Amino acid sequence: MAPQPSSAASTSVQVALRIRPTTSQDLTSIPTRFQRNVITAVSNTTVSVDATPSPGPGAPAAPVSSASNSKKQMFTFDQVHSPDTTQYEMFVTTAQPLISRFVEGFNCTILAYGQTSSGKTFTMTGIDLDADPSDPNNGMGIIPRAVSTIFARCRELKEERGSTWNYSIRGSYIELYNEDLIDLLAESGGKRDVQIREDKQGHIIWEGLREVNVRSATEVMK
Ligand SMILES: Nc1ncnc2c1ncn2[C@@H]1O[C@H](COP(=O)(O)OP(=O)(O)OP(=O)(O)O)[C@@H](O)[C@H]1O
Repeated sequence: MAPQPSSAASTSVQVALRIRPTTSQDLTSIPTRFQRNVITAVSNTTVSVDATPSPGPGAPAAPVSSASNSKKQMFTFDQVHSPDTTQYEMFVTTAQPLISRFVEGFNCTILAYGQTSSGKTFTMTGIDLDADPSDPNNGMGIIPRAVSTIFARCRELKEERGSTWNYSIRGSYIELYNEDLIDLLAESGGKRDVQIREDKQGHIIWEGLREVNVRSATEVMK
């Protein structure tokens, strides 16, 4: 899919909507009378949502297409990705453009948001985690592809700039569970609670968070 035209160039927050395909789990866990697609990508920035209520238990099935009852609403996003969008396309259109800015020192955040089972973990982490992150045909998600691209980009910069430029990469891994922040890389027996605060210049400080030096994408994903 080609990069999307959007307001991206002028705003710092962009929203990309991905519509998850129906899974075999949906077909067995959702009662047949509630199984229907309510959301359709009508362009690469717009979705249509069918807000017509499902029939209640025991109600006769609604006519397949009762236009008079249908309440369609349209919503617009910076990007809309239909159910056949691949993992690679998601990476190329969302995270990849941020990476050159990130390695130049800008702060970048990628956040997955959605109800349970909507595909956050699949999109961010994905499957085939031992595969080649540059292969567009596997199921690797945004995180392994982004980590590998960051290392590749830093290596390229180092070759271009030679001894005048150096880099080091550190990683942290934190879980927000209820109201608590937990350091998932804390040494065993070490302090796991993390406090978040802001200094006078407005920088966010994660107090007590362990940062680990990493030298390769494989090391990060371990
Ligand atoms: N784009 C997709 N293509 C194929 N299968 C998908 C896709 N997105 C999600 N799935 C499948 O749908 C199911 C739910 O996805 P996932 O676990 O990623 O949801 P989640 O938003 O992380 O849920 P939770 O908030 O409950 O952890 C999984 O079986 C996942 O493999």
